[in-house]
Formats: sequence, structure tokens, C-alpha cells
Amino acid sequence: MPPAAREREKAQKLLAQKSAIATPKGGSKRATPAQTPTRIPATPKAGTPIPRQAPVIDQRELDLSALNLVSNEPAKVDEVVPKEAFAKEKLLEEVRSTLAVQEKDKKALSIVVIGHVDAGKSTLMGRLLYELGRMDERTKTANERNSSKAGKSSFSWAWGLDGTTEERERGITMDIAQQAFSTPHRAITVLDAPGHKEFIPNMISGAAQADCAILVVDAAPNEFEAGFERGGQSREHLILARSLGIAQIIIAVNKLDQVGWDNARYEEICGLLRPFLVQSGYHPSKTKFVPVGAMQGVNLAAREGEDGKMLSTWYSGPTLVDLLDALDAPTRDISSPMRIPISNIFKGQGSGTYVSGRLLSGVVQVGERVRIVPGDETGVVKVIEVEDESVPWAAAGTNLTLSLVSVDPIQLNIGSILCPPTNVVPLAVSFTARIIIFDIQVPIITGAVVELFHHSQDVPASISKLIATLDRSSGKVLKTNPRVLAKSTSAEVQITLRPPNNSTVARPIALEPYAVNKAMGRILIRREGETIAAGVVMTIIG
Ligand SMILES: Nc1nc2c(ncn2[C@@H]2O[C@H](COP(=O)(O)OP(=O)(O)OP(=O)(O)O)[C@@H](O)[C@H]2O)c(=O)[nH]1
Repeated sequence: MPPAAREREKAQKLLAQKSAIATPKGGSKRATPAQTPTRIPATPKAGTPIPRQAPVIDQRELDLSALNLVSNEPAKVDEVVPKEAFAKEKLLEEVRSTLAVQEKDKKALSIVVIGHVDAGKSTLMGRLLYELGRMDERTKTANERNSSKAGKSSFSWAWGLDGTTEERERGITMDIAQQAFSTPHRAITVLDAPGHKEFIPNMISGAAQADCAILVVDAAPNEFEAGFERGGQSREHLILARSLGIAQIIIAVNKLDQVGWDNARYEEICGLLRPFLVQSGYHPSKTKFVPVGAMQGVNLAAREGEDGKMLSTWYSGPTLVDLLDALDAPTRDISSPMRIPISNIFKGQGSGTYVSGRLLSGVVQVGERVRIVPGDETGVVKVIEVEDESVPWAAAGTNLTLSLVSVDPIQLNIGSILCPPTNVVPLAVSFTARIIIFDIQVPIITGAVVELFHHSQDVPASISKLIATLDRSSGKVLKTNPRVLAKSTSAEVQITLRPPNNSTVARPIALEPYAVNKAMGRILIRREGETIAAGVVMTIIG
């Protein structure tokens, strides 16, 4: 997306947040690009029955919505509320048959780009977009000219991704930027995450929306070590990504030009990373290494020029694009109920309020009424956009933008979950979880004050009860009611949300046991800016 459009979009988002939408702390997430609807979505065929949504009440959900007070609210006079094109069963048939055809051609997946600050993540993505024909010569020249004028010419490729004035001035990524490109067999959505420690919540939000990851490491002397030592972001991002369910990873060893394309340095870095990757839960068969030079575009799509020649003296393996093209596509959980955690909210140019996020499970279609949890509000999907295109429906695993009408925007928050009114996500202020404690220095005791991360949401919480320590591989109980949890322990605990600063009552969040919906049941726990544990939700207490 052109920078001007990105700036405009950010301004619109800020305006929307200031004027209408109450977003919680951490609500600075960037909008996904190009949100302007281009065409009106398909209207339903005449005579297509519109299924009535039976008022099935989930007893776990004992708030006002169970009374169905609002689901049949009339639309505002000037709003056109579309109708659903397909009855649910027909939609599932249509989705399955269309995906079967599409996936024969190109399988879709999304990737998050992670790594220590300044490793070259945005440069790598900017250059890759250019190599794959997704950045035109005009944009490239404009970025070169403008970054040079600003005295930041080394960031010219990164400007393809880092679109806001502040990001360009500071030379760092602050929020997730989303782009799309294709390799011969894969249609890839790429999320460029910030490396700076300060923006870890945004990195978590990005990684929670991805199937796979590219870890970019800086091969320059001492730079790899800085990112990999205790407190370095290469280390933390790897653990976070795995804890959020990412199992496939490509390690791009970047800036090898800085060490004269030294094979020994490349091997040294791979050798240091391999045991750590295994220890963090990445299977060696799902872990690939590739030497690259992001700035000169070496070994991204090809090995050309002087630098390419130097690399070719010792490397004849796949390029980054070859590795991307061979990634396993995720299995799409289409049959489970729709779950869309909102990662961003903004005002678009069309009517309605725009929200973006990842469809974790199920399907969604234009005209569908969705429930917003927490709260008792519903809205109707007017437009679905996937990579700049309006589409009539989307299936699990898609990163999308929805325009919602017939909705009060004040009820939409980053972290809220969109779901069917007939199958509502349960709310919790207290639940049990199985967690793995990371390499912490201060052990966890009962009542430990923490921040709980669930998709794009972070809320105050406490470890209210230490239930048991568990054997890491078998999950068997080792000790009940332990007094403390030390580093590297696996444990079952009770987590209870704490009231936010301005309140005396804890606000519930929407989550599900891991056994019910894997993607909805993963949590991360941080304390004083450090990630201390990751885990899965077992039982919702209330
Ligand atoms: N010599 C050399 N420099 C590079 C290469 N790739 C990136 N850089 C430089 O590294 C610096 C940081 O690049 P970015 O792409 O902004 O790094 P980043 O990882 O996206 O940074 P954050 O998102 O802020 O963490 C810039 O000055 C780039 O020009 C490379 O292959 N060789």
C-alpha cells in the first residue's frame, strides 16, 4: 500500500478511536493494509432461503445476551444490511469445494517475521516484495529518494513496510505491517513484527495470527550474540512463536555481506541455534536455515552479482523463496464455530466499522450476524476483504478485514471475539491452565501478579492457585499444592483476572479450553516486561 494511504488509514483509525471507539490499553495496533472496499459483495440469488438463527442459549454465557434482547435490532435508517447468500450447510459445501480447487493451485498460509531489533526484518520483506514483483520501480525509487533525503538511506527497503512517520524517523518497526505475495505454489500473507522489546505485545498479536515464522538473525560480529543472549529478542521471539502454536520456522541468517560471506560464521550461528530450537519445541524437520543478504537481495529469489557469487562458493541449497514455497499449509478448521479475535478497529471510507483479525475457525459470510464477546452486541457483516479483494465468504486460517453494520462501535474492542450468536465463546475471570515456566529468575508463588496475553489482548491477572507440578513429558502430577514454581517447571495453576487500574471489578475475557478450540485456548503470561510462561486453558471456572 502506498505510504500516503497508510498514513491516511492510520489517521482515520486514530480519529475513529478518539471519537467513537473505546479501545483498551495496547490499542495502537496497525490496521491491515488497503481496507477500502472495492466492489459491493455478491448479492444472494433470488429465493435463497435465509436461515433463521435459533435462539440457542449457552448456559455458560449468563449475561444479558442470553435473553436475545438485541439480535433482531433494526438497522439504522441509512444502513444497507446485506443478506446471507447461503444457508449454513450450503456454505460449508461451497467452501469445501472451492478450497479444494484453489488449494490444488496455490495453498494459502501466513507467516510472521520475527527477530531481534535491527536484524533486518523489514529490509528483508521490502526487498522480497520487490524481487517477487510486488513492489514496483516507482515505489522503490520514491523510498530511495525520500529515505536518503531524511538521512536514512539504509532504511529504504524497510520503508516498504515501515509506513508511519514515527517508524521512519526512529528507523524501527513499532507495529505489525501486513503484505501479501505469491510463490509458485503458495499464496502468502506476511506479517512484519517489531523487534524492539517495548513492542512485544504487538509481536505477540502478529504471531498469534500466523501459521509459520521467519526468524531473521544478524550475522555481523557480536550482533547475533546480542540477539541470542538472555533478554535478547531472537530468543524470546522463538519461544513466544512456538508457545502460540507455530511449529514451522525458517531461520534467515542475514547481513552475511558484513562478514565477507564467511561460511564458518554461518555454520557457527546455525550450530548455536539448533539445540535451542529443539529445546524450545521446534522439530528439526520443520526447521530450515538459509543464508541471505537482505539489502542486496542475495539468495532471496536468486543468487546474483558479486555477493551471490561469493555465497555460491559454499552454498548451493534452496533460496528463501524455495523454502517458502515448500512450507506445509495448515489444516483449516472449517467445521468448528466461527472465532475471530479482533486485532484492529478503524473507520474505513465505506459505511460501517472496520475490524481486522484472523478467522481462527469456521467460516464467515457477507450478511451473517455476528456476536461480539464480551458484551451483548451483535453486528452484520457487510463486506469481507481478503488482501484488498471483496469476497462473499472466508474460511478458517484467513487474515481478513470485515466491515460491520448495525453495530454500536463502542462495543468493539481490540481483543473482542466475533462468533455466531448461536455458539457464543464463554467468558472467564478465572480458569485453570497447564503452563510451562520459562527461564525465570524469581520463582512464581501463589498470588503472583502477572499480565495475561490472549491473542491481541493483554489483561491484568494473578496466579491465584498453584494446583500441581507436572512431569514435562507425560503430564503426570508430580506434586500437588506446590509452594513455588521454579524455572523450567510444568504446572497446573489457577489464573484469576484482576480489575484494571480504574476499576474494582475484573473484566472477563472470552477464551475456550484448548480441548475445545486449540487456537482459542493458548495463553502467554508476562511479568514486568518479561515472558515468564506459556500454556493452554484447561477448565473455565467462572
Ligand atoms: N549490511 C547489511 N545491512 C543490512 C542488511 N539488511 C538490513 N540491513 C540494515 O540493518 C538496519 C536495520 O534494518 P531493518 O530492516 O529496519 O531491521 P528490522 O529488523 O526490521 O528492525 P526492527 O523492526 O525495528 O526491529 C538497516 O540499516 C538496514 O539497512 C544486509 O543484508 N546487509
